[in-house]
Amino acid sequence: MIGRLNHVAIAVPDLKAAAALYGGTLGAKVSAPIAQPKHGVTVIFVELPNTKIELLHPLGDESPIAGFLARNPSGGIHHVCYEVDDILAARDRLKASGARVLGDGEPKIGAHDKPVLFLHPKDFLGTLIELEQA
Ligand SMILES: CC[C@H](C(=O)O)C(=O)SCCNC(=O)CCNC(=O)[C@H](O)C(C)(C)COP(=O)(O)OP(=O)(O)OC[C@H]1O[C@@H](n2cnc3c(N)ncnc32)[C@H](O)[C@@H]1OP(=O)(O)O
Ligand SMILES: [Co+2]
Repeated sequence: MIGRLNHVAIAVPDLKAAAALYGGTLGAKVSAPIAQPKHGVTVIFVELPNTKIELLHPLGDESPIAGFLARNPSGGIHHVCYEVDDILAARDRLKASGARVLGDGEPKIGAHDKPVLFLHPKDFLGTLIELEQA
């Protein structure tokens, strides 16, 4: 069911400093900051030959990553995103297996203008999983 690794997301306390680290020290191609108010984050994409890194910083008072950063003030890997061919079929199969789909269970449009869903980290080895429709 899961396919390509679409991205690994890192929650960061300082987006500008994180972009300088990836774009300068690590010599990667980084995007400008992109506000994603519907997701409560500002994102910078780091383009790699085989996948992407998403640098995330909270946006607004209701950011879903604020708690994570409070627990991990230096930042940390926040989630991994796998591609699926059919996100609704994947959702239904996962729900039938007892996995918790976060939110109202309906896919939302993510940062790559594709439908995305999130699965509870406690059901997947302490790892927050995002599924993105390929
Ligand atoms: C712009 C879109 C972009 C894209 O398209 O790629 C994005 O990726 S947007 C990314 C931001 N959006 C989300 O993350 C949505 C899904 N996330 C959530 O709904 C919350 O973050 C949630 C429910 C996973 C965690 O919420 P909260 O931090 O408030 O903590 P809880 O007390 O509810 O956590 C319960 C339990 O889970 C542990 N936890 C929390 N976050 C993570 C994590 N990222 N990785 C691993 N574990 C996590 C937390 O420590 C609690 O554990 P416990 O042992 O019970 O203390
Ligand atoms: Co993501």
